[in-house]
Amino acid sequence: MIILLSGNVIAITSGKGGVGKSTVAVNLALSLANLGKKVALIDLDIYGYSVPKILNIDSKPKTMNNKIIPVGHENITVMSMGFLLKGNDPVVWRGPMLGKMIDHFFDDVIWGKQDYVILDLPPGTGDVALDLHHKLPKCQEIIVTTPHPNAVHVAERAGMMAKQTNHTIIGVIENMSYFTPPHSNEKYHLFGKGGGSTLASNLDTELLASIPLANPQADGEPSVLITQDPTLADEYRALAERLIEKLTLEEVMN
Ligand SMILES: Nc1ncnc2c1ncn2[C@@H]1O[C@H](COP(=O)(O)OP(=O)(O)OP(=O)(O)O)[C@@H](O)[C@H]1O
Repeated sequence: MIILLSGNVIAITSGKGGVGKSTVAVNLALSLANLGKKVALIDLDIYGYSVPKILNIDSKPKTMNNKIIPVGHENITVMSMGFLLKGNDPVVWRGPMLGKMIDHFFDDVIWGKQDYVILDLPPGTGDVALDLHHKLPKCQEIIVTTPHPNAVHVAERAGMMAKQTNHTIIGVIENMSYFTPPHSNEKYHLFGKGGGSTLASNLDTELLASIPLANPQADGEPSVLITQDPTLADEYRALAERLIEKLTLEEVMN
């Protein structure tokens, strides 16, 4: 099988659901692109896809010579199961069909030359993660957790699996680390403190970023995108810069 993906492939994984893995994947992709990198974002959370909703994308991919042209959004290129379904239809497939869908995303989509390919994985250590380990042995991983010990405990298993399958762990991102009310510098650690650094140390890697809880907008929804919140934009820019620096250094060393 020929894999048409080029560039640094980075899987964003967690363990526990709902820790903000998709939100982190989207913001990281946008931030890398804002630094002038060519970035593709692939939503591999086939059952629980959420990238089209987070980015508010209504358009569908076009096809050319039986290949799919992914959707261009802002300055990134995006593909999601959500683009191939009508409305909010559920995906009711078993494991082997899931594997075929992943092949389809890698083989039948015209990705072009990319600097970074960000993969949003489903939570846990299930079929997709296992398939990925076989299909993309050079894929590197970033593990997302909240500071809460339960999330850390489950995320550690995702990290152990990455290690067992010889995937490199680039680092840990602690999401929802603290809350700072508007017009204040106070940090409130609502879900506990230190989970991200504990996980990083247990997995022999580094804590790449601690992302705060986003403040709610007027409608009560949190403004979780870097385009909505300048504080988040700063945090994610620093994360993207650290990542570029780290991966460039590793390329030079190898
Ligand atoms: N830093 C943050 N501040 C506030 N809300 C956040 C933050 N990060 C994520 N969220 C919110 O938390 C919820 C879960 O986020 P998200 O869907 O990214 O998690 P996930 O780990 O990908 O979940 P799933 O396991 O369902 O794939 C969403 O409503 C999202 O808007």
